[in-house]
Amino acid sequence: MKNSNTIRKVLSLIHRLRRGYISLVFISRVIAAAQPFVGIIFSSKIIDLLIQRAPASLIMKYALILVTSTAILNALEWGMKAFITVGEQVLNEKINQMISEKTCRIDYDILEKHETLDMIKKAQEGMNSRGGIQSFCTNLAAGIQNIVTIIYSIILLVPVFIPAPSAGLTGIGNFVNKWYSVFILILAIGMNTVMNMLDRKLEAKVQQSFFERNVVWNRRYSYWFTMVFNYSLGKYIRLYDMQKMLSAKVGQASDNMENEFYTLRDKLLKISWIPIVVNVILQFVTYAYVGLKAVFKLISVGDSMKYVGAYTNLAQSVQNIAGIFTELDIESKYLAYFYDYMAIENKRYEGTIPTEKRDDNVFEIEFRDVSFKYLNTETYALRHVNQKITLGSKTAVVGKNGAGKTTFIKLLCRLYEPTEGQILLNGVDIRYYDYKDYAKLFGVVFQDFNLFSATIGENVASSDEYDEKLVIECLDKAGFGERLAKMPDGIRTNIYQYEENGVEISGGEAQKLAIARALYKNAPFVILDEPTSALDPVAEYEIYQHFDQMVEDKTSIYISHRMSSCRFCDNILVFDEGQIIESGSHEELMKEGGLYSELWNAQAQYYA
Ligand SMILES: Nc1ncnc2c1ncn2[C@@H]1O[C@H](COP(=O)(O)OP(=O)(O)OP(=O)(O)O)[C@@H](O)[C@H]1O
Repeated sequence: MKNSNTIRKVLSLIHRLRRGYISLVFISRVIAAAQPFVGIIFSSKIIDLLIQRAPASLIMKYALILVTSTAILNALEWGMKAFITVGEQVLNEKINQMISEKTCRIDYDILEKHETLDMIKKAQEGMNSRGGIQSFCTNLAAGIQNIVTIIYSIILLVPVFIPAPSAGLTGIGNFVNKWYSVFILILAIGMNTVMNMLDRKLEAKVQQSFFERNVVWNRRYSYWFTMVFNYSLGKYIRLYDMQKMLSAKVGQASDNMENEFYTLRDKLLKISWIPIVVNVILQFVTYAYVGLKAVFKLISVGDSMKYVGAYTNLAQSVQNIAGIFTELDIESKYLAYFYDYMAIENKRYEGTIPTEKRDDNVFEIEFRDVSFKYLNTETYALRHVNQKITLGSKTAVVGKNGAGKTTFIKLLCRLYEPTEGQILLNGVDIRYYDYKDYAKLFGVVFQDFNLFSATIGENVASSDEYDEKLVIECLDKAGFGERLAKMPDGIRTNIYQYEENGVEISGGEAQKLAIARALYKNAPFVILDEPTSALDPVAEYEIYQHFDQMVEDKTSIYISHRMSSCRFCDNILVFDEGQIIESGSHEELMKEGGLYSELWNAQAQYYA
């Protein structure tokens, strides 16, 4: 993306997100730019009046004007700055929100890739730190201020270029009184500007390559650093003495970041002397030129102060403008990461067909020769899976670890698309159904069921607005009723310590909440991946006893390593190395004497 294009995009984004912000910045900078000139004009006047021994009342009058106008301009600028600072914060937050919303929408398999995680970090860093929107706004403001300063300076400097009546001046005195002597000053400004631009360009290159290399370390550092503050991990950190490993991980990332910083510092040091030297030359030329005019009495002492002030401001602003353009150029590269991230396109079919809203929940799923490979992997996690899941059936999925059970469910829920083959819902490829509509068909509890530190009601309903009666009903069905009765604020009780008065709940209780969440969704398919692994025997028994009642007429699929819990299912699918190698009822599979009976017997011997 071209940088000017990015700058245009950022400006229109700022305008869209915070109307009036750019105008406010503009006005405040015009005021800020005026301030030094008020000082320059009035103090030079006062100096001349002092030299001419003017009446004290006249000097006081100018001093008063100087102080009052400076105070007014200061107050105006200060008031506007407060609005601008808040505006910058709001802009930052809105942009972070855009990044997080995008992250929620992005294809799940794209999100899982570390390249995407790096990109998210780059987008965040690009927007928030070095090239951030704040610094973009600051530069934008500075650009406006410097342009206004240049205009003020030129207006103030015009008289210095008009030759004064010079009776019999020769040599240098005559030269500095000629209009073309101004080229010395223009040349000095030009040289200063060009050298500064070259220097900034070099710096930009160094900074950019530093950013590119550092973002990976930065992401790793953030990951390990936040792990330290995750209190639920705190128990493992203590019991497994992980502190050393964590410190080493944080240390390794921070050492690498530190080394990158040293490299950056050394490279910058090598180039940063250039503008300093050039600036000294510029200062020398200015003072010599204006000083000579004063020596030859072509201007007054007060005026010479005024012109030096105006010229220094002009030179500084021209130099700043060059720097700002280079800076905006660099920043647009960083800001482009945000646009690159926002431009990532989902590859998954969004689909358009609505899923039929059938009161009878007549849905039939068919896996037709489905094979699947995760991104960036060589081996197939599923191979040639052919299976129908019929209406209202209760299906159990069993198999050894890594056999492909969860992958089977993830594909069914369209978190991934099959590498080969098709999954059909009522005879139509599921990709053609509207994605959001399709997702509504499934109430799923995965092994990593992740609850939020929010109220119980919000966790169950997955929303901050919910039907309280239904939430309580689902919690009851999931076996959480007794615990709920002891909660200080019922379903309005926050869980976990990230919220005020958050209540800690056990692993089993959390699992029950996750089951209640799936039930609240009232989806035609209920899928439970290891639904009872954390439940006590009584709770587990109750869940299975009430399973029929719990899932009512829904089609249910659940994965379990507790073989005894499969007995009540109509159909059991046995997965091995990505394939369904056996299927049937408990009795049929036991008779078959295959992997299922092997797994069953292996577990049964502990209870014998
Ligand atoms: N996101 C992923 N990226 C790459 N490979 C994955 C991913 N998730 C799972 N796998 C691999 O796919 C295979 C099947 O995993 P899956 O989670 O489906 O197994 P499972 O039968 O549910 O195992 P378990 O009983 O341990 O939960 C495993 O070899 C696993 O390492």
